[in-house]
Amino acid sequence: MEEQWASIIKQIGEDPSRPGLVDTPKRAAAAFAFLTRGYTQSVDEVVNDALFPSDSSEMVLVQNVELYSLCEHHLLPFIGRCHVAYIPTGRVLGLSKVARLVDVFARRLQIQESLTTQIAETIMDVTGAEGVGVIIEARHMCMMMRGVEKQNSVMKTSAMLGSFRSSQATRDEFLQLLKLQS
Ligand SMILES: Nc1nc2c(ncn2[C@@H]2O[C@H](COP(=O)(O)OP(=O)(O)OP(=O)(O)O)[C@@H](O)[C@H]2O)c(=O)[nH]1
Ligand SMILES: [Zn+2]
Repeated sequence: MEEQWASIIKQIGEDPSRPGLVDTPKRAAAAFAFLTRGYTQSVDEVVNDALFPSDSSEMVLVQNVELYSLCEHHLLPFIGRCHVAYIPTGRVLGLSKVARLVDVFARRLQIQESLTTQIAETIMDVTGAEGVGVIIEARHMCMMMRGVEKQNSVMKTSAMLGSFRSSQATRDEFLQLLKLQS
């Protein structure tokens, strides 16, 4: 990847051998590897068996999980927050693991809709929940720094599975909890 970054730097009309840029291909390669490290992670490793028995069958909401991803069309960041809710059936997931699972999928090349669905399906699989709801609100640099150059639009996407899809009351409870904490 370092060679490719050096070549890109050259192609934009810069001199990759000037002092300020000498180490840039190496840094950029390391940064890009970090931003896409989700490809090297597996769900099982990340969850690390942090599932705990619980007789709670009430909604669990983890709100405002920061999210940094890369849009698969322009390789530019989209940045925002993710809200994850589920209704457990006998076991709950370690709190930090919810945020870690968001990152497993955010740290890949994504469109926001697929990212939202992948997070919801994974939480459902891992917990065996009765239902899962995921909402992502994000700003896309490809719409802000270039292209249409709109600074204030926010994309909101949701994925509702199980009881979050079938029950209006469950969806309403989710939206109500979100309002309480924001
Ligand atoms: N649905 C969706 N679209 C996205 C996402 N990220 C970027 N895009 C859009 O992907 C589209 C790519 O459109 P193209 O016409 O192929 O590319 P482009 O000429 O660079 O488009 P502009 O951004 O309009 O300049 C654009 O409309 C982007 O806004 C995303 O997460 N979800
Ligand atoms: Zn884009």
